[in-house]
Amino acid sequence: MIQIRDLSKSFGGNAVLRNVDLDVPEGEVTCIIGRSGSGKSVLMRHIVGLLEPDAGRVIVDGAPLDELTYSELRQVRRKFGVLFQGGALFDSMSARDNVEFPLRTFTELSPKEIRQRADECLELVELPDAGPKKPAELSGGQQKRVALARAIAIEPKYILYDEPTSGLDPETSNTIDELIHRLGTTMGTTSVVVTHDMHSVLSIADRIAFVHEGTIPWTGTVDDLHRAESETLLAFVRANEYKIGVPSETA
Ligand SMILES: Nc1ncnc2c1ncn2[C@@H]1O[C@H](COP(=O)(O)OP(=O)(O)OP(=O)(O)O)[C@@H](O)[C@H]1O
Repeated sequence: MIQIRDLSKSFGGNAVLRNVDLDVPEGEVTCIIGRSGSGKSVLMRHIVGLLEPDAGRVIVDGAPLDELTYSELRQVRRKFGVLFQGGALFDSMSARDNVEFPLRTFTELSPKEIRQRADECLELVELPDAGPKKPAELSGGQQKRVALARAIAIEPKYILYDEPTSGLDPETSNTIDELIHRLGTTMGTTSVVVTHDMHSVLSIADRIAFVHEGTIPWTGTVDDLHRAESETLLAFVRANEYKIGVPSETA
């Protein structure tokens, strides 16, 4: 379980996160929603220890990140797969080499086992033939799926996704959503998904955290969202073209 406690972060006098508390339960999909610039990505980077808070802490499976030695922090980081915005694949490497990279870096697997695992992951994201291709030869949606294959290669306990469906057509977005959901049910993966995409939220979220001006004024389930009264939350949801009260297609 990931626990965020009273976390604050400023950049040059700009208070981006203020006294944030959040629990991410195991085996669930937690969606972090909120307007552009509200602090979602900064929050996500704290979860994986890429940013240090000014105050407060992140606790992963009982381990407060701020109290860990460098090698302990490395151990905790191995529990995470991260899918950054844009995929961030290595352009000069083939899709398979991209997926093999974390396996070579973080595991003791033999070259044969590494290749097998990379092929398994590419199959899981429904790109069994993409292995030899360079990222430039793949579409944006395919690149995201290769990045997802890379993120899941070492079977992380937690996967963090930053805008996994942004810039994708609805069909490809649905494929990504299905994959995120399937990883939870088949591998018990805990997912944290930063997104603006309310359609995606409605199909995959077990829990939603609404970030507003660096705070989290609302958390709840999709059902709770239908009953929510927070004006700032409703304004965000309406702006994202989902009408509360309309039964969701995915319910
Ligand atoms: N390294 C940094 N240095 C200075 N300011 C930063 C840094 N990282 C983020 N910020 C600022 O923090 C604020 C929140 O950024 P963040 O990327 O978390 O927003 P977001 O909610 O993820 O937005 P979006 O939905 O557009 O991705 C922004 O004002 C941003 O400029």
